[in-house]
Amino acid sequence: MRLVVTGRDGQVATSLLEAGKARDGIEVVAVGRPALDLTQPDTVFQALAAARPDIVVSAAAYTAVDQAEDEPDLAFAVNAVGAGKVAEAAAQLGVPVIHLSTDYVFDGSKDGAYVETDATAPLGVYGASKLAGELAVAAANPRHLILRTAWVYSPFGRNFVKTMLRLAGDRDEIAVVADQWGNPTSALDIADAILHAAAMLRDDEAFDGYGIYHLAGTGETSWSGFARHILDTSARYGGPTARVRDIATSDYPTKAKRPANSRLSSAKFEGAFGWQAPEWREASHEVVERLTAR
Ligand SMILES: NC(=O)C1=CN([C@@H]2O[C@H](COP(=O)(O)OP(=O)(O)OC[C@H]3O[C@@H](n4cnc5c(N)ncnc54)[C@H](OP(=O)(O)O)[C@@H]3O)[C@@H](O)[C@H]2O)C=CC1
Ligand SMILES: Cc1cn([C@H]2C[C@H](O)[C@@H](COP(=O)(O)OP(=O)(O)O[C@H]3O[C@@H](C)C(=O)[C@@H](O)[C@H]3O)O2)c(=O)[nH]c1=O
Ligand SMILES: [Mg+2]
Repeated sequence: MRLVVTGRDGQVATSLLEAGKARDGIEVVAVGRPALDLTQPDTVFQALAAARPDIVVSAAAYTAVDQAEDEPDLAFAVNAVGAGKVAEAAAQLGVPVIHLSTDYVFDGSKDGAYVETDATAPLGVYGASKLAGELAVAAANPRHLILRTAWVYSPFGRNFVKTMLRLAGDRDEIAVVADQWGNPTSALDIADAILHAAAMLRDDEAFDGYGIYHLAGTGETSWSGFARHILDTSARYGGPTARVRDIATSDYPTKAKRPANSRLSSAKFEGAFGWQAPEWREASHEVVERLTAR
């Protein structure tokens, strides 16, 4: 089975490439710019057709949350129109699409963890563009899995874990918001879950579970709780460390508003696919260990 993933250097794409190498019977190929450019819809079908997918994984996206507030047209071109084109190309090629979306489609006003049927209400341009992408994907290809994930980190690309390790390299103390809650999710685990789901789509001819799923790390924390765990773990491996000071969202002004609670319930995914993400502390421990290994 051949998975073709969009966005060659992204966290999820790189993690899928790594996971694919370790699995017999699964080949992962990544296509990115300039061959596949989501702002150039004509390149999308060509690049995907040339890569001969059995399943398309749509992981390329405009992910700069604050910058998106200044570039709404680009964010929508990539995350909405571009994502729709990817799903449409998969449909034309007769294959399913697994599309990644985000917890930032919610406004964070719910008390508990969000389920798939909860009302969406993005607070910013990034979340709104990703929500428009979900609708475009669903409209273009009935054989879609839309996986909403959250707070993604990995040894690759840009993410909160790498930011904390970098800041700890030149500060004794880092102030981090303590009033935004969510589920840190390792891209290594997202890759594992995608390969697991892809194998089910391949093996189960009668699969009828297409639709939206939440897929995030097990357990919850705040950004400051996450930061503290990252830097404690780093210290254990002799990596950079710093004290973490709890602050309020109002003490850390950003262009984009972020949800105070974007916890996702992954129960639907667990039930349908029999796969559960590891606890966030263990999962991030592994990534911090890889990043601090010398
Ligand atoms: N990161 C996170 O915390 C979360 C991410 N998600 C979603 O998961 C998915 C994967 O995220 P992640 O791996 O972290 O993303 P990254 O930001 O690590 O990577 C995004 C990739 O998209 C590519 N890309 C951007 N614009 C274009 C374009 N116009 N044409 C082609 N490729 C483009 C980038 O290419 P280049 O390298 O050339 O810039 C990059 O390879 C995304 O859909 C994201 O919205 C959901 C929840 C949380
Ligand atoms: C760097 C830093 C951030 N923060 C805060 C800002 C913000 O509220 C929170 C996280 O900051 P970041 O900018 O790293 O994260 P952010 O870009 O908001 O991350 C989001 O990315 C997109 C792509 C998603 O889909 C989301 O699931 C989520 O992972 O931490 C601090 O309080 N102190 C700091 O030193
Ligand atoms: Mg292999």
